[in-house]
Parts: sequence; structure tokens; C-alpha cells
Amino acid sequence: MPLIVKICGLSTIETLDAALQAGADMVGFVFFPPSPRHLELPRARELSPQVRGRAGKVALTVDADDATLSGIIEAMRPDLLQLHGKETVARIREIKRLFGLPVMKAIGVETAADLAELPGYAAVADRLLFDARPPKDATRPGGLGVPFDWRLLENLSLEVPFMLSGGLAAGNIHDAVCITRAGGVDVSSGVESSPGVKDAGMIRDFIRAARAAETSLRGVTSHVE
Ligand SMILES: O=C(O)c1ccccc1N[C@@H]1O[C@H](COP(=O)(O)O)[C@@H](O)[C@H]1O
Repeated sequence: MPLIVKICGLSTIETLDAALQAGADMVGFVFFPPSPRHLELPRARELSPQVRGRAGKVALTVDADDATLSGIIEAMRPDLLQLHGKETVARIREIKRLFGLPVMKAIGVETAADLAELPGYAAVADRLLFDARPPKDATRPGGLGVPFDWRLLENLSLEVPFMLSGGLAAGNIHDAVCITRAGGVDVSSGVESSPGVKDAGMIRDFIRAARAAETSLRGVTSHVE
């Protein structure tokens, strides 16, 4: 399966275009007011048609209530909901029942103990996303540009596809993909010149580096087989 590359936290026509032109498979929009990448609904409505089937549209929320989710879905018709808060298995089941959209649940990882909750989430989510567990005093649960120990995911066997995030950048994506064998990668801070300000050149570099990592990993595995 080709590596899925997701560029998250897009908020301008120019950088969204850069991500799409460079071949991003998914583009993410953040709906979480404390984030420097937060989008208001009118802006989401404006950007959404630009994606027009060129990539999967992902709406990122953090413990959003039904009314908030409903407004976001009406405004941008996402293909996937990224749930990046403390949503329980029961809440995910309810969101799927209410809105009929696939869900990617983010799991914060710092130690092996953080993987204990995986079976429950894997049973209900369509995808999992492993991100660095945020510090207790963080103002947001992700988008902090901090990696975790990828070796914790080595030899992970899951029934659902999983993606990797947390401090990824063009310079470390090769190691990240080779160690975790993730089916997808998700970046926000690593393609920004400052928090919330995406850089078209960094987006292109990241996607190029992710594709190169994918090619080199394929070479290794086909050699071993
Ligand atoms: O991007 C944000 O501001 C954000 C806010 C709240 C929850 C998640 C957020 N972003 C996601 O966090 C990870 C890691 O991002 P980074 O590359 O380390 O900055 C990624 O999945 C983003 O989608």
C-alpha cells in the first residue's frame, strides 16, 4: 500500500495549493480555537472546494460536541474526522452513528503503557494516529512539533491502518517510516516557518522526502522477501 501523506493545519489558498500540487493524499483543517491553526467555518467553507477530489479532506477536532461537529461537516463535507482529544470508545461509536463518517482516533504515546488502550480503539476507529503524548500543561493536545520514541511502534500488529505524527519533518521522515512501518504520516509544525504559518517550500520538501522514504523502504522489504 502506498504511504499516505497528510499535511495538517492548512489555512491559506496558497499553501493548500502547494500541498495538493505536491501530491498530498490528505489535507487537514484544524477546528480547535486554542490552536494557531484554528479555522473559522466561513474560511473552511471557502477553502474546501479547492480540494475538490484531489485529496482526502480531514477535519481535526478535540472533544467536540455534536453541534460543533455538525457545523463543521455542513461547512466542509470532510472525508474523515480526526478526533484528537480524549474521546472514549463509546463517544467514537456515537459520532460514527450520528454522522456516518470514517474516524481517525489520535493516541498520545510516551511509553509502552500508552498502547494498552489500543484494542478498544482499534475495534471502533477506521484508522489510528500515533502522536506524541502532550505535556500536562500543553495548551493543545497536538501540533506541538515534538516526536516520541518511534521504537515503541516497532513490530506493532494492528487490524486497522495507522498513521504516525509528532515532530515529523523532511529531515527525520526516513527514519520514522523505516522504524514504524506506518501506513501514513501526518505533519504540521515540520512544514511551518513559525507556529501556524505554513511554508510552501517545506511542504514540497516534506512530501518529496516521504516519497523517497517509501521507495527506500520498499526496496528493503522486496529484497528481504
Ligand atoms: O495542529 C494543531 O494545532 C493541533 C491542535 C490540536 C490537536 C492536534 C493538532 N495537530 C495534530 O498534531 C499532530 C502533530 O503535529 P506536529 O507535526 O507535531 O505539529 C498532527 O497529527 C496534527 O494533525
